[in-house]
Amino acid sequence: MDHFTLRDGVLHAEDVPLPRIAEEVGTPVYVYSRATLERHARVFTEALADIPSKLIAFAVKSNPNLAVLKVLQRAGFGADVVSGGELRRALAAGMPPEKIVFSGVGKTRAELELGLAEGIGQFNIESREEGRELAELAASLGQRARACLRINPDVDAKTHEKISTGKAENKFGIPLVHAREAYDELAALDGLDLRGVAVHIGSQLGDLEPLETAFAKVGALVDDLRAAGHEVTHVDLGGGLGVPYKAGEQFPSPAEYGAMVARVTRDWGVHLTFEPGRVIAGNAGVLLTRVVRVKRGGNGPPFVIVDAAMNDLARPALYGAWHDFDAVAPSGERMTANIVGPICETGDTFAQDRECDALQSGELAVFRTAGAYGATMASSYNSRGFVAETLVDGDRYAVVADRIDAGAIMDAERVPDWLA
Ligand SMILES: Cc1ncc(COP(=O)(O)O)c(C=O)c1O
Ligand SMILES: N[C@@H](CCCC[NH3+])C(=O)O
Repeated sequence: MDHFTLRDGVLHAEDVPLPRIAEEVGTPVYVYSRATLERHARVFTEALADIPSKLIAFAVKSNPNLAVLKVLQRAGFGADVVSGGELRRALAAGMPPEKIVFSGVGKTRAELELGLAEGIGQFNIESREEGRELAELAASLGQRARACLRINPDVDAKTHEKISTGKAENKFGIPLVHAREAYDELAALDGLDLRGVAVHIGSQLGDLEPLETAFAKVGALVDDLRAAGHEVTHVDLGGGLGVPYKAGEQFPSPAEYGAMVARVTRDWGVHLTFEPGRVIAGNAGVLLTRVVRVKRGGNGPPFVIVDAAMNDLARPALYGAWHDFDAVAPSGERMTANIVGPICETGDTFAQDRECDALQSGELAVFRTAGAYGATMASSYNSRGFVAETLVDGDRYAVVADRIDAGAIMDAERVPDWLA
């Protein structure tokens, strides 16, 4: 459920009519709802009420906007970060360092150093090589880095292949068969306080079964490690819970997920970390856009050309992802259309042969479920600049990221003297 609803024939974000934002800020623009973010945070937290010791670390990659992070920080969330930039954002939003988890297969030396300097709560190590490097850096600073070993359980998450992370052929984590050996080696290093294991098998999961299979493998590994004399106090179960992108689609609820986790982990006796992203932010945002013009199709339906493009919302072009597309002031009439952006490639298509609200030049529309992996994946392709972002709170809203136009981006470039 989200707070984007039709009222008096016009789509509102909470109590703000979307035409007001379009008028005042311009389009395309992302619109996030504070109330939705807070409700999702609450529902997810309540779903884990039976987990005695836990940290919910928001996956910053899904929406790194500072204002969004601030809302979640105030809801008690920490942060799961995957780069120095995300780490700085989490700190800037007031996340306490001990609530920050650093994931990622390619953390650089500088990023490991930054994490150590800031005293973050946990590094999720993805290889022996990374573990050795982190241990050496920490030891040279007289520290012991708190860490978990990310394992690759070889489980098919049954999601899009580009966002599946837990199969043997994926680059993530240490293969389960090598986990014991790697753990033995890394746990013995002075610079590491190796406390447990981490797992994350993919994103936009529509089925709890692969998660349960992966968690069961983690549970067996924890038993093995303990039998070998290791003290295992922490397990990080990652994120991945999917959300509906089409009206009417059914997904496992946070409560069902929480019940499964509670059941599977009941006897583990560990502190659990969760890294949800999409389930918190996805349905808390829309991309508001204006129709530039409607163009007659060749041998298919008309092209509804909107002023948003694949550089603003990459998911349809990248994964063939579906985003519901609705008029802001629907007339009740419907049409079948190809919904496209202005960018010079055919991939800049949001939807083909889509039945949608009838739209004309100048009218406003939204792509729904754009709060996660939306603005954060934007580029400036075609020198279109970076899209603006707004956050609604009741009957007020704020611009929480300025539009960066092509000129400002150009200011960061130069022609060297020897070419002038
Ligand atoms: C390590 C890690 N944690 C958490 C997430 C967040 O995933 P989601 O947005 O699907 O909850 C991801 C992305 O898939 C990830 O790679
Ligand atoms: N970018 C992906 C999700 C990737 C998750 C990253 N771990 C999407 O838009 O669906």
